[in-house]
Amino acid sequence: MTITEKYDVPQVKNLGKWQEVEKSFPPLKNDLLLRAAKGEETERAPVWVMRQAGRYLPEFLEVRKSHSFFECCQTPSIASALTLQPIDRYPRLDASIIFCDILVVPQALGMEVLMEPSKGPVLPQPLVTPEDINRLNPKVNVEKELGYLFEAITLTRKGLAGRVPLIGFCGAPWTLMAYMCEGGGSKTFEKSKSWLYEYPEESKRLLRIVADVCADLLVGQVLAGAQMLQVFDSWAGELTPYQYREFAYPASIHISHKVKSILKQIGHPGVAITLFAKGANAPSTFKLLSDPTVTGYDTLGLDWTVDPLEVRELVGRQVNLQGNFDPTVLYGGKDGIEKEVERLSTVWKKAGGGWIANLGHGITPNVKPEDMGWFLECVHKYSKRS
Ligand SMILES: Cc1c2[nH]c(c1CCC(=O)O)Cc1[nH]c(c(CCC(=O)O)c1C)Cc1[nH]c(c(CCC(=O)O)c1C)Cc1[nH]c(c(C)c1CCC(=O)O)C2
Repeated sequence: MTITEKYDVPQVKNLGKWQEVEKSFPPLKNDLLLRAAKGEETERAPVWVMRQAGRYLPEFLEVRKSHSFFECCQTPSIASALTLQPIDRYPRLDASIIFCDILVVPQALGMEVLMEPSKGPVLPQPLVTPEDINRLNPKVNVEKELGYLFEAITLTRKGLAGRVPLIGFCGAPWTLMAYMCEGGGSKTFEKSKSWLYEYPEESKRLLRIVADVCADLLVGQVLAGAQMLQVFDSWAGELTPYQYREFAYPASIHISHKVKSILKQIGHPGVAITLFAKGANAPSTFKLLSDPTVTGYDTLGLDWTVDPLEVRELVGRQVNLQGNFDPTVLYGGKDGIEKEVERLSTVWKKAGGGWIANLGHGITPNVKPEDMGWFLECVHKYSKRS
């Protein structure tokens, strides 16, 4: 990526000492993920699962009995222990992802976010009109607001002891804006999408404010030890292809450009970044996202509704792909899982290029832990290149 623009470097604690921090970690023993993210056709596909630390694991539920969700995120020792749970249970995982949530960014911007047991996230005071943007913190200090996440990352790198790389993440601006305007999850997205029609310029301003905090947060995560990054745009599929290009895309590439530019400015070698724009499956959108030298995204995460061969044809070979098993395959029983992993692995190998095996969305709460283990086993077996 050619970087021309300069950005303000966030004043995070590790800024002057990230090399020292990096040197304090044990060497990485499994670099399959990092190689696939550089476009290598690896000997087998690295595999990890979105939301791999969470509600389907009895050891997670045990911790949650005595700690609230955000207490888990904000206490580095707990966040780190939860991140390590799936790694300890499944030696077949090739990556870890730090335990946290995308909604810590609205919190850092000054919004209250509650996690309600049966409802999921609730933001009691959503943004209703553009004047409400003035309620947001004008200048977020990510070290002060979200330093707990950086600490959790450093602690986790030690706990991983080089077993697998650690992924840092944030939500994409559009998905975060949707939560901030809806006040929680939504089926219709009528509040957030009406912003795009009624207040297009103010929507862009809001998206930019969110993107700036996301970028600072990702830089802080890398300097604390994150070895790869992912941006989750879970609600990208709610947008028309035009809205994706006009609103979501510029804000998402502001993040990747700012992160890569800042890392370069401070002499850091940089990390690969994945964009998971769920449901943004128009051919024109794939074309828009096909060149990492333009977008700053090295890998695209695919949901389960697309065919990897068709996507590969649209995007060419420059970008790497991640995905895209249907999350409900995990309810398909041992034989069902095996057959589907065998079938789709053949398609992926034919598609060629860098492939990171994953589900097409997060793992769901009722999956039996042993079925997740079997899924990983099958990916190891069938993704092998002969
Ligand atoms: C949209 C979104 C959120 N959070 C996230 C997204 C993007 C990914 C996606 O689309 O699934 C991202 C996320 N949330 C969580 C992680 C941890 C890392 C991982 O294991 O992947 C990650 C990467 C933990 C979590 N985030 C949440 C839980 C469950 C909370 C609990 O214990 O009650 C976990 C483990 C809560 C959460 N957080 C969010 C929702 C809608 C919910 C409620 C639904 C649910 O429970 O899954 C917002």
